[in-house]
Amino acid sequence: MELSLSNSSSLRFPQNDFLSLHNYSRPGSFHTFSNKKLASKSISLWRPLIWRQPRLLRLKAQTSTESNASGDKHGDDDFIVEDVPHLTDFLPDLPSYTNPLKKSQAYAIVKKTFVSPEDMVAKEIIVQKDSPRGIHFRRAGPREKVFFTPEEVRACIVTCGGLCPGINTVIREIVCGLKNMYGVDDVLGIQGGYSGFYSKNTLNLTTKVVNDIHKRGGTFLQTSRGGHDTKKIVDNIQDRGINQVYIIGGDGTQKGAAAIYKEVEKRGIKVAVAGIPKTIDNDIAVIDKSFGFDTAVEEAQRAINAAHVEAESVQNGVGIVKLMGRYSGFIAMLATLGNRDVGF
Ligand SMILES: Nc1ncnc2c1ncn2[C@@H]1O[C@H](COP(=O)(O)OP(=O)(O)O)[C@@H](O)[C@H]1O
Ligand SMILES: O=P(O)(O)OC[C@H]1O[C@](O)(COP(=O)(O)O)[C@@H](O)[C@@H]1O
Repeated sequence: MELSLSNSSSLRFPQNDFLSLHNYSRPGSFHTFSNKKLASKSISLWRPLIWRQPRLLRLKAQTSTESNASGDKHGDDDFIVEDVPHLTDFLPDLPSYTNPLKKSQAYAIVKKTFVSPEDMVAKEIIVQKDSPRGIHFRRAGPREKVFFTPEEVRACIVTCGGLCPGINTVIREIVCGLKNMYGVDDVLGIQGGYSGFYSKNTLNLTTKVVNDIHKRGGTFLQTSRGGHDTKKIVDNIQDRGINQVYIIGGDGTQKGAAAIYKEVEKRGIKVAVAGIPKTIDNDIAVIDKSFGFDTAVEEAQRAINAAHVEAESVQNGVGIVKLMGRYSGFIAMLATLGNRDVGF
């Protein structure tokens, strides 16, 4: 079985690995887009998740005889992987190390701790027997091998764009995960979004500093829109000796993260860039639910309830509630459907 990259280099996957690709199901998706504007927005939103040109891996069955024997009409059809970039794409000789999780007591008893690099998640879960194999994404999760030693890591976290419930929880989990599970000591907080990279000050993020932040709303690191200057940001990353950048934000933020990654690749420096999708509006097409969305729906229902009480208390009363969401109607749709007090 051969996996060939669209740029004509090739990878070989053993047959069993190919079979295992199909054993991972993707959770159901309820995204529907009712107008063209939204549909085009949805595309621009999930692209950044696979920033850089997606490497399209095309999988072909080894021989047509094999596929015919299995009765699979699409035996020769493409198995497409929309891949994420990796440091080893431009630094192929990077040494790798055993994941520190292997030594963690909490993980030692878990049998399947690590995600295989060959694990894929299918874009479509509803298919027909004769459907082409279609698009797949690489599965996220801890790998057996990592490319940094704990001592060499200098990480930073930045939050950009609009607010969303749960951002502080994500910040806390990155800090605690890096420190307690991966043994990393040096984690910085960049304050006020991308423009915080130009400021002199950073926060030293310890587990003590982030201990209670998940109980607060907003972002502990503060956020902003605008102010993205790729070269200046990467200069700053280099000057500070940062080699892991965790970027929490929406579609605009992820475009910025993609630009940072491209600049890092151009400079050939060992800096990992991780984008964490944040949107209160739930308008990222390839994931089922973004963090913070449920809270937004619950809060929206409180506003609807209050308007309903007012409207019912007078003759011919009408309550109007305007909900957030810009081009995306998911908050309005779920709050309305869940509540049943809304006329539509
Ligand atoms: N195409 C882009 N290239 C680089 N940076 C961008 C791009 N679009 C937005 N950004 C930056 O991302 C940050 C957040 O973007 P914004 O669209 O306001 O919010 P969100 O990420 O929540 O959608 C801003 O600092 C902005 O400058
Ligand atoms: O105040 P603004 O800039 O119009 O932004 C409001 C929009 O920002 C959001 O809160 C979140 O948007 P982003 O996550 O894309 O930044 C939307 O729900 C809302 O419609």
